[in-house]
Amino acid sequence: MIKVAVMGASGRMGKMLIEAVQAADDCTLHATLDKGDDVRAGLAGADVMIDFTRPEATLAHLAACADLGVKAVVGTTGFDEAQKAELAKFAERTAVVFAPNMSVGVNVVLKLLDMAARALAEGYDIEIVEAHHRMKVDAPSGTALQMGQVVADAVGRDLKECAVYGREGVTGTRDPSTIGFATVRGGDIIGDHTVLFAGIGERIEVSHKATNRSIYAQGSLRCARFLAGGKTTGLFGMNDVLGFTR
Ligand SMILES: NC(=O)C1=CN([C@@H]2O[C@H](COP(=O)(O)OP(=O)(O)OC[C@H]3O[C@@H](n4cnc5c(N)ncnc54)[C@H](OP(=O)(O)O)[C@@H]3O)[C@@H](O)[C@H]2O)C=CC1
Ligand SMILES: O=C(O)C1=N[C@H](C(=O)O)C[C@H](O)C1
Repeated sequence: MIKVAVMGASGRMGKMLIEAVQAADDCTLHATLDKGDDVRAGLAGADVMIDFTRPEATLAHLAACADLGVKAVVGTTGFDEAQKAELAKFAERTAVVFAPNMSVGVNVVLKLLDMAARALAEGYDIEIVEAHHRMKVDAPSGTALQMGQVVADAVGRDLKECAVYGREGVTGTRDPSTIGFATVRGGDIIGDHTVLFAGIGERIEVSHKATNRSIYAQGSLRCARFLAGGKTTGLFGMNDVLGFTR
């Protein structure tokens, strides 16, 4: 049995994770932790922590995991570059899977995007549109940013230089080397992502629409099984978990 500690237990994902762990034959709920609880006491003795909270909280939880030898699945988004570097340092002391989207479907879409972007590198304008519920606090979504990274790598551009996050006023005509991001927030949208390749005479749209948060919880359990199966240190992504080689 994999002993799982769920952080942010009262959150949207926390609740889904508790249900998923309780329903899994090979996992047991070791602890459920909320803001204000004793993190070290809760994590002591756990095999894997699953964390969908906020970047500052995740880093504090990872510090405890590294000290206690607890492996970690991190789904939290909204990390800045310095925070990502801090997370990577903890992965030198314990095994961590870090992915902005744990859904198998989204990770298949990332592969499709790599293929599409290589074929459509010239003559097609690339725009990424994401929509989420009104309670989401970070933008663009971690998934949209990862899609941008995959596409930028595929077409040989530096995302930091070519990303355009929203447009307003007299913008001038579109620079073909840019990758645009647009964010929609409203209601209870669980998570929609579309990458648009707009050419002359045609446009190609690659989309994923989530209809239930259980996809993220089930993906997280796959990550927990991957870590529990012998990983001790290192930073992993869904490519490693799902066995995608390229
Ligand atoms: N990788 C993936 O597949 C997915 C990633 N996400 C990401 O997961 C994160 C959480 O999403 P969601 O569940 O919707 O958010 P919620 O706001 O519903 O839940 C976040 C939880 O974290 C807790 N929390 C916040 N700050 C702290 C803190 N400083 N210490 C301890 N706990 C804290 C919150 O407690 P309180 O309410 O008391 O503040 C809450 O219980 C987001 O970054 C989101 O983008 C979401 C879905 C899928
Ligand atoms: O906050 C959410 O809800 C989600 N966040 C993740 C992200 O930022 O990409 C994953 C998913 O889209 C749901």
